[in-house]
Amino acid sequence: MAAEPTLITFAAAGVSVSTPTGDKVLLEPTTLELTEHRIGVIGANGSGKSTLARMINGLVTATTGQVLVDGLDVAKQGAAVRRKVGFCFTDPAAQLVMPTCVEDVELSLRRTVKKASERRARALEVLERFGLEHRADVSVHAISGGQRQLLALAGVLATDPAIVVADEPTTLLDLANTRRVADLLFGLEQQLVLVTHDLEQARRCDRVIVVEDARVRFDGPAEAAVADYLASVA
Ligand SMILES: Nc1ncnc2c1ncn2[C@@H]1O[C@H](COP(=O)(O)OP(=O)(O)OP(=O)(O)O)[C@@H](O)[C@H]1O
Repeated sequence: MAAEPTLITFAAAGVSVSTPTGDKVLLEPTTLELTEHRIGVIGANGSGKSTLARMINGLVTATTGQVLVDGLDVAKQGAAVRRKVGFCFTDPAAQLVMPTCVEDVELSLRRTVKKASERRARALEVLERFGLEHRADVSVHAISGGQRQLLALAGVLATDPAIVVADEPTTLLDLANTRRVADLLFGLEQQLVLVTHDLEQARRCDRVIVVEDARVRFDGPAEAAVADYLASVA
C-alpha cells in the first residue's frame, strides 16, 4: 500500500484581498484550513479562484489577515514558503524560460543540485519520468501543447515541493493530454490544490471549495460541492 502523504497545513485567517488602489475586493474575508490530500477549487470565471490559489505561495498578497503554510507566514517568510509550494500555471509559457527542455528542468534544479553534471543527469531522469526524455534537446517551443504542460509540471515537481498548486493546468489541453496530466496530478503523493473548470477532476478531490463573487460559497465533499456549483448556474 502507498505511504500516506505528508500533508502540510495552509491556513488563512480572516484573509481578504483587494486591488492596490482598494477599489475592488478580489477576495472577501476568508478563513480556511486546508489539510486534505487533494483539494479542488471551482467556480465561474472571475470568481476569485486564482486569487485564492496564488495566495498559497505569495503570488498574491493578503490585504488583511494572515496566511500560513506549514506554520510559515507567507508575508514574512515568502522565500521559504515558495520552496515548499510548487505552482503550475494554466499556460506553461508562463514558466518555461530556457531554450531546451532539459535546460528548463535544470533551471528548476539550480538551487538544490549545485554540480552541473549531476544537475543534467537529474534533469534527464525527471524528463524520463514524464515520458519526455526523447525531447531533452528539443526547443520548448517545438514540442506540443500537452508536452509543454507536462514539461512545466516536470520543472515544478523536480524540486519535490511539499504542496502542488495547479491553476487550471488542463484548460489548454485535448482530451488525451487532459487525462494524462490529471492522472499525473492525482497520482502525486504531495498535497494538491487544483483550480479547475473540469468537474470530473473536481469529483476526484477529497474536498472542494466553490468560489463565487470573491467569496467561498460552499466548502465540503466533492459531490456536494459540484451539485452546489451546478445549482448556482442553473
Ligand atoms: N491585479 C488585479 N487588479 C484588478 N483586478 C484583478 C486583479 N487580479 C484579478 N483581478 C480581478 O479579480 C477577479 C478574480 O480574478 P481571478 O483570476 O481570481 O478569477 P478566477 O476565478 O480564477 O477566474 P478564471 O476562471 O477566469 O481564471 C476578476 O474579476 C479579475 O479580473
